[in-house]
Amino acid sequence: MKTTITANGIAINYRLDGPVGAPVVMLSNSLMSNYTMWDDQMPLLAATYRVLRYDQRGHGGTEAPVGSYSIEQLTTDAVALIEALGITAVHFVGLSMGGFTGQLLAMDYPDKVRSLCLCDTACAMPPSSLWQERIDIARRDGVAALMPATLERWFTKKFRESGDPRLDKVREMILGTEVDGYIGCAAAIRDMDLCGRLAEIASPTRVIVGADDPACPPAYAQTLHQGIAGSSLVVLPDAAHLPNIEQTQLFNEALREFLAGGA
Ligand SMILES: O=C(O)CC1=CCC(=O)O1
Repeated sequence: MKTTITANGIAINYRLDGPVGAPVVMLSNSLMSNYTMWDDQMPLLAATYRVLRYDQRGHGGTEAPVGSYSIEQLTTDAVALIEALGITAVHFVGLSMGGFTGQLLAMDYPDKVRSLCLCDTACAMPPSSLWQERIDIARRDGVAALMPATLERWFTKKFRESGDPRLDKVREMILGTEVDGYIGCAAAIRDMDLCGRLAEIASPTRVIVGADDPACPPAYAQTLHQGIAGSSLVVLPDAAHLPNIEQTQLFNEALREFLAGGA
């Protein structure tokens, strides 16, 4: 289903589920995915919350302008979407790139953030040369060339070899990412460093990470946890970069408990 709204100068693809009038939980996707990456969280969340899912700039059904994007742009996209839908403030849940957006949202637009859940993310992802290499590969060979290494970062070997049917959907998501969208977002990640500003985050915050995440490892989550006053940290066993898919029950429980905490 494609529902778009023009905000921040681009068409943003989004979906609303759950009871009208309930507190809004906004879910923000990672690089090379789209809002369906949250499908396993929907039965839990939509029973209690109004859930706003959207595709970040360059991903899924959202427009993919040519050129480098910035983390500021990804953040003002989220702000513009919230405002265009007439929402006052959200419980923001972002995974990886979604977590970068969430951090800057909480820093620059604190009134829009009731709480913040940062999943498998970081305040910076050096070295910038790594992102430039990936950009060059995508430009030359397309996003398919990035798929094998991406799957290795996203899931443990055990899960990759499990034959879980959700892996096919994940492959489709990766292949469905427009090259311009990948390049634009990878440039935003290459150029991002929010580490010096973590103390500005005042929203109630939970940090979640897969114990075996090689992309945003637990050490990065520790940096977030230590830098954000009052935050809590949950490390999920037997999961890599996408624990919301690989360890759905544990991830959902960590999220449910946090959201129910009255944040
Ligand atoms: O795909 C990866 O390797 C890791 C990643 C960085 C930003 C993001 O969203 O995923």
